Amino acid sequence: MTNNERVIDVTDLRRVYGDKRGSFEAVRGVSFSVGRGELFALLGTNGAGKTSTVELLEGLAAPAGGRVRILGHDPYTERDLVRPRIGVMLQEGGFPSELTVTETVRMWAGCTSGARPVGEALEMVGLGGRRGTVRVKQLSGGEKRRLDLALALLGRPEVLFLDEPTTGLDAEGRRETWELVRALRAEGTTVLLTTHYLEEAEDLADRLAILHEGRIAAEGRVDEVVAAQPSHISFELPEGYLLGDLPPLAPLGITGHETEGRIVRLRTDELQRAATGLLLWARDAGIELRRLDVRGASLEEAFLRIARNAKDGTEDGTGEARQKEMAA
Ligand SMILES: Nc1ncnc2c1ncn2[C@@H]1O[C@H](COP(=O)(O)OP(=O)(O)OP(=O)(O)O)[C@@H](O)[C@H]1O
Repeated sequence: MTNNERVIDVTDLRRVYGDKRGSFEAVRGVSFSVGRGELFALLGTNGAGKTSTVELLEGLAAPAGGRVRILGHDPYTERDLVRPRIGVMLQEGGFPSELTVTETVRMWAGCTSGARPVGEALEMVGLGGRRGTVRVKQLSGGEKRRLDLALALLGRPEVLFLDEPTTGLDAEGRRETWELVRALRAEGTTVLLTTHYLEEAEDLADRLAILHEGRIAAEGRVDEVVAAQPSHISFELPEGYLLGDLPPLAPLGITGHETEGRIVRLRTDELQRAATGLLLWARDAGIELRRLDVRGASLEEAFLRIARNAKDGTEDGTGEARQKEMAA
């Protein structure tokens, strides 16, 4: 990616929250780039630092360290240059609830140069039917998310920041938002998306990063991140058989195993080879492998492994580490 193509460019970004009682580093050296027209998803467990990172990219706060460039500019110190070219959908919009939907969009359009017509923005997000006298406070949670999105799209942004855009939407609303995001990207809009829905990232993202405790724990195209994870085979050990009666595991490409009662779980990076070897062994021995489950690696697996590491406290920056840090 050349400098010109890097619409979002983040290097060693840090964010520290602090008060009299102490300080906490929520973003701990995050680096990534997003090219023009790309959709980059930022995933992570609760409190991983997604919103803290995105707010720095939007220029809402100054980083404690590192560098952000949006369209070649510093979004905090060069806010005037960046703001008109980006669209921001925050987790909570917080517009006056007494205004009607149309008044809200009109008010926003008044502060936006080259704004789309109010009707067009509302139609884009499926709120065309809520024009007129409907007040913001009468909207459902999902409709309010759509209104947030309409406001983010008003200025025809080159870069769109979507912070959990489909939270609170029903399945149909989610699909409609995905369609819209896909269409915007097809027009060349660069999108940075944070989400808790893995299928959303899997479906939409060109590339993604999984944040954990303020650091990037995995990054790449969806297939790359998934390919780095093992696949699993599990089954019930047949009556009268012991684990040692299975064929040698290593030659089948099986890299690890564990048992829970009579259930055996095998880990492999070569699913086809391992499954074929195991099934041939069972056929030749005349055994039926009950409760057989063959599961390829998935984004969910990648995510859960990272979250599990957090629970085990196998990496620094765990909750305990945070408490110590705050108390220091
Ligand atoms: N204003 C603040 N003051 C102190 N700590 C904060 C503040 N805002 C966020 N944090 C802490 O920073 C860490 C990262 O929070 P952040 O909201 O960025 O995470 P997130 O990944 O967006 O979480 P979620 O998925 O729950 O929205 C958390 O431990 C959070 O408690």
